[in-house]
Amino acid sequence: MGSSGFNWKLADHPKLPKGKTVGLIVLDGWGEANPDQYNCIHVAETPVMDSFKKGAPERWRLVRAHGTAVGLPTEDDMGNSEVGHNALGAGRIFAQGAKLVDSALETGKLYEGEGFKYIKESFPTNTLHLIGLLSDGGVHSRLDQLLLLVKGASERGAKRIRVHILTDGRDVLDGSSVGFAETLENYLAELREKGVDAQIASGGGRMYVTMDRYENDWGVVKRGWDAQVLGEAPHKFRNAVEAIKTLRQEPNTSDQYLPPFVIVDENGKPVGPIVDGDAVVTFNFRADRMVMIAKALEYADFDKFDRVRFPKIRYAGMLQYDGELKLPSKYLVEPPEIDRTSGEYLTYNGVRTFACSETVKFGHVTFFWNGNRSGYFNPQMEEYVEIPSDSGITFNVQPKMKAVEIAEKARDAILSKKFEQVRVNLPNSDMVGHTGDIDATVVACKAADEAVKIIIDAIEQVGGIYVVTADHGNAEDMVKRNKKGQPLLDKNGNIQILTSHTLQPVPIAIGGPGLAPGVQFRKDVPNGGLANVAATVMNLHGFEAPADYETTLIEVVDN
Ligand SMILES: O=C(O)[C@@H](CO)OP(=O)(O)O
Ligand SMILES: [Mn+2]
Ligand SMILES: [Mn+2]
Repeated sequence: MGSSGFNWKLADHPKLPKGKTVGLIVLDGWGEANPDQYNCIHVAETPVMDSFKKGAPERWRLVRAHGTAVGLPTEDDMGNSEVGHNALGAGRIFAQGAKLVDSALETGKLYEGEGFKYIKESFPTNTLHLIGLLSDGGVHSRLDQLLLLVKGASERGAKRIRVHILTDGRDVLDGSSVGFAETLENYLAELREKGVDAQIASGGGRMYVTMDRYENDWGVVKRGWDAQVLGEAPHKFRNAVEAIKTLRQEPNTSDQYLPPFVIVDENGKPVGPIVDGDAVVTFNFRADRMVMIAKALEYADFDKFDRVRFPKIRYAGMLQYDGELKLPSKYLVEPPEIDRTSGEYLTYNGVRTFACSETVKFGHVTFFWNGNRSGYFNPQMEEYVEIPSDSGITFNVQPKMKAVEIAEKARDAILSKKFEQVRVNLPNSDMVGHTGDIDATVVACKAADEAVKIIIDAIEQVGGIYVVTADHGNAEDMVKRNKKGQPLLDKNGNIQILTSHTLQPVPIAIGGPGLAPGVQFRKDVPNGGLANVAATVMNLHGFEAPADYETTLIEVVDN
């Protein structure tokens, strides 16, 4: 029994034994697509993943990893790590941030909540600042939501609005930030005509400014702080569109990596530093890349970098980003309540768990897996290991990343026999896929495949079971295509590189000497998605899943 009196006990699976070591591998950004030269997984040598597919058709299948299968608003929404790992860990489909914000804006509920009332108190005397990712990618934020929020706030008394933009190029095509900035700029110009003093105040590329995650590099957040709060940056411009166009011409830059800039007035003074009494909203709905800036904006006690000035502001997140830390304390939209995750159940049922990735994906197999909750459920039953990621580089420079190190940690955990579940995320295909560097992504896919081998060899040795899957697609398609699937060319006749995730399904393979002979994928769950994996894994640990979990993908047939 849990402290609330809720019964965490899972029923025994009628046929499957307990106590097997289950190696659970998530390949980040590894989807299934037609084989051609832009499918880096196809081009790469991936004998291990290939052998699953060819070797045992009843133990390999595809699952859905995008759109409504993972709680996103539409089938046009590509998958992402947050919703993917949430679904994998929680075993149910929750309406996710993107969808919750849509409906809170549509119904107007957003403006009736505590969070909005809190920031609104600043409107009569002070500035409202909005900080977030400027694109229509729908992974972290959406431009249409930002525009609606700006409109709603101005209709409710915000007289001075400053937007601090982060350019994307990772969930959308590189170069598209110019168009998004123009759309925003035009909208703010309309507001100015109506007497609202609304402007873009600062900017920078998401991977270089503000949107770091899992404390990989506080310097990223500091660069944002300096521009957004202090109004200081190496580059100063009179408007954001000009800033982006100019800075994109510098060598080695891109929307993702644009250096920070501030917008200044005719006297060279920054138009929107954040000062005492102002209201601040971080308008991304997705959690991981907002936690660090939320800490900087909210915590009085803070030693990650010198903030120089810590203004007394009214701060709210679009959502609450961390349910355990209750961070930020004020927010505009209730986050999905992802409760009773498989990780929590399994700790109550005696399954000891080891989870590991490198920094850039560490929270994926811990925080996201556990329903956007940091920390352990039960430190006696769990061990989470983070391998430090390289920082300050783009991952096409080191496409092997820490795959071997992660796999070796997993191997050691498996061989130690101290854990029944050993869970990892292998980041390569995703992180390198996002750079748009096709050759490096091929190397990345091979490295991930080699890491899988290390882990399944260890599973082999202890008589365990493996489950290999992915959270969404990325490296299997590196080019933007037309409706017929043909690569699209830009005006210079070059292919348009796709740095983003995809709408593709992902593979799931099960096997290993510990897998009971009659276990196979059911044929009656043709639309299975990532949320079906948790029940499947619970079965492999010898338990029935809770009744409200999405159904298991496996059955046990008598041979
Ligand atoms: O890097 C990220 O933040 C996203 C893409 O925006 O990728 P992933 O969902 O795989 O973490
Ligand atoms: Mn991912
Ligand atoms: Mn990604």
